[in-house]
Amino acid sequence: MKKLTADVVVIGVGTAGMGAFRNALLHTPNAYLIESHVFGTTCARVGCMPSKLLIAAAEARHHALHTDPFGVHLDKQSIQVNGAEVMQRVKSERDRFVGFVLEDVNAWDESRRIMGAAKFIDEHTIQIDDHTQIHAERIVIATGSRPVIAPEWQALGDKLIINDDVFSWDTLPESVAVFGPGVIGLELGQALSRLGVKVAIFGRGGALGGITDPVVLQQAIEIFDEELDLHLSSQTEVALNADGKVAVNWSQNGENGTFVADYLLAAIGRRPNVDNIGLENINIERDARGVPIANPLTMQTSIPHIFIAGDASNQLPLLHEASDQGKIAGDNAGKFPHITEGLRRSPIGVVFTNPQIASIGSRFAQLQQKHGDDFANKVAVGEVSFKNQGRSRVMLVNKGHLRVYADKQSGALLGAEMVGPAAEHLAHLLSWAHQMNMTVPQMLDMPFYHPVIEEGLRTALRDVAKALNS
Ligand SMILES: Cc1cc2nc3c(=O)[nH]c(=O)nc-3n(C[C@H](O)[C@H](O)[C@H](O)COP(=O)(O)OP(=O)(O)OC[C@H]3O[C@@H](n4cnc5c(N)ncnc54)[C@H](O)[C@@H]3O)c2cc1C
Ligand SMILES: NC(=O)c1ccc[n+]([C@@H]2O[C@H](COP(=O)([O-])OP(=O)(O)OC[C@H]3O[C@@H](n4cnc5c(N)ncnc54)[C@H](O)[C@@H]3O)[C@@H](O)[C@H]2O)c1
Repeated sequence: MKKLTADVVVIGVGTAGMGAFRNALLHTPNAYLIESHVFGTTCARVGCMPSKLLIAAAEARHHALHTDPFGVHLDKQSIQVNGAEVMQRVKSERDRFVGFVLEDVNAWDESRRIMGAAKFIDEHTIQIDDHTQIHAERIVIATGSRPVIAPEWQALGDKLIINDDVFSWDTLPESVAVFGPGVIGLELGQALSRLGVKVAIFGRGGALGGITDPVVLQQAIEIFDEELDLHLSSQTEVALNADGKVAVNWSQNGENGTFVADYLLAAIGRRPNVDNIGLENINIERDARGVPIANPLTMQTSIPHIFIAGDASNQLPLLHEASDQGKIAGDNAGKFPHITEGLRRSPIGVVFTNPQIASIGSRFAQLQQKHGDDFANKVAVGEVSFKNQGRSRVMLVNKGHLRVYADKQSGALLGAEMVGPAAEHLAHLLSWAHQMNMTVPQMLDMPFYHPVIEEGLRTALRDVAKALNS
C-alpha cells in the first residue's frame, strides 16, 4: 500500500470537487484529488449539457410541426427525425463540453490525481481502493449523487435505464416509460416525446416538476397533460415481457391500463453518494438521510477539518450551487483553521421544459411551513396568467401562470413560482431583485419595455402591490 501525506484531499472530481481543489491550491500545493469513475463531471457528461442538447433537438421538431397558426404551412410528412443524427449531435456537442473540463483536469499535476474509490478509515485517513492511503490534515467530500432505483426494477436488467444511458444511445428508441415527473423525468420525457418517441410518465401524489404552489401546479398539470401521457398519482406494477419489453401495469382513479416500452427510465430522485465512503468509521453528525450536516456558509461539517460540497451535501443539488459550495469548501480546507463564510446566492431553479418551470427565493411550501395558519397575515400573493399576456399571445406561447410572494409588513420580495414563457429569464430578474432585498414598489420603479413578456411580471407585481396596500 502506497502511503502519502497531504494538507488537503478532495474526494470526487465533479464540479464541486474541481472548484474545491482549485481553491485549496491557492493556499497549499500539497493537495490531492481522487476520482472513482471518470473525469468530465456529471453536468457536462450526463446531466445539464446533454439534456439541454436533446431538448434543443426536440424544440426544433416541435416548432416545425406548429407553424400553421401563423399562416406558414409546412408539409408535415417531410418533417422527419433521424434518431442517429439527433444522438450524434447530442454526443459530439457534449464531448466538446467535456473536452473543456478535461483540459482543466489535465492542467493539474498528474501525480496529484489519483484514480480509485476513496473511503474514510478514520478522521484523517483516506484509503483509495487497496492501493493508496493518504493521511490528510483536511478533507473535502464532493462525491456527487446517483439516481434512486426502486428494488423491484432490478429484474428489468438492461431495460432499466438512468440518465447516463440516454446519453449513450446511438439512436432513439421507440418507447420509454418514465418514472418520476420531477425535473429529470419531465425534461427528458417531454424531449423524447417531442422527438416522436412514445412516452408515458408515472408519478406519485400528483407532484410535477417540483412545483409547490397549488395554483401554479394545477396550471402546469393542465398544460403538460395536453401533450404528455401523464399518470401523476398512479399505482404501478412493472414486469419484463417474454419479448424483452417492459410492461407497466398502472391504475389511477379507477382507470387502469398497460404501457409497454423499450425501457424504464428511473428519475424518481437522486441520493448523495455518502453511503459508501466509510462515514461509519468517523463520528460525523448526519441528517435523517445519513448525509453529513454542514454549515451552508462555510460547508464545514461537525468534524472541523472535514468539509462537504455539491450534490453530496444534499443542500441544493444544482450546478451553480455545486460550484459555489466547492469554492467555499476548498478555500476553507486550504486555509484551515482560519475559515470564513462564503457567498451564497438567492435560490433559483429552472426546469427546461416547454413551457419552462421556475422558482426563486422561498417556495410557496416553505413559506406555508414557516407561517402556518398565519400565512395570509404575513404573505401577500400576486399573480398573472400568461393566457392574455400581449407578447406571449403574439408569439403563441401564451400558456402559464406566475405567482409572486411578498412580505406583508416590509413589501420585500420573498419568492416566486411559475410555469410559462421565458421563465428562465423572469426567474433571473426576480432572483436578482430578491438578492438585492428589493421591495415590490422598488421593483415596479424599474424599466419595463413594450411589448415584452416581462410586462406579465409587472402585472403580477402590481397585483401583489395591491395586496400589500389592502
Ligand atoms: C440529467 C441531469 C440534468 C441536470 N440538469 C441540470 C441543469 O440543467 N442545471 C443545473 O443547475 N443542474 C442540473 N443537474 C444537476 C447537476 O448536474 C448537479 O447538481 C452537479 O453536476 C453536481 O456536481 P457535483 O460536483 O456535486 O457531482 P459530480 O459532478 O457527480 O461529481 C462527483 C464525482 O465524485 C466521484 N465519486 C463518487 N464517489 C467517490 C468516491 N468514493 N471516491 C472518489 N470519487 C468518487 C464521482 O465519480 C463523480 O465524478 C442535472 C443533473 C442531471 C442528472
Ligand atoms: N434543470 C435543472 O436544473 C435540473 C435538471 C435535472 C436535474 N436537476 C437536479 O437533479 C435532481 C434530481 O432530479 P429528479 O428528477 O431525479 O428528482 P426530483 O426530486 O426532481 O423528482 C422526482 C419525482 O419522482 C417522484 N417519485 C418519487 N418516487 C416515485 C415512484 N416510486 N414512482 C414514481 N414517481 C416517484 C416524485 O414525486 C418527484 O415528482 C433535481 O432535484 C435537481 O436538483 C436539475
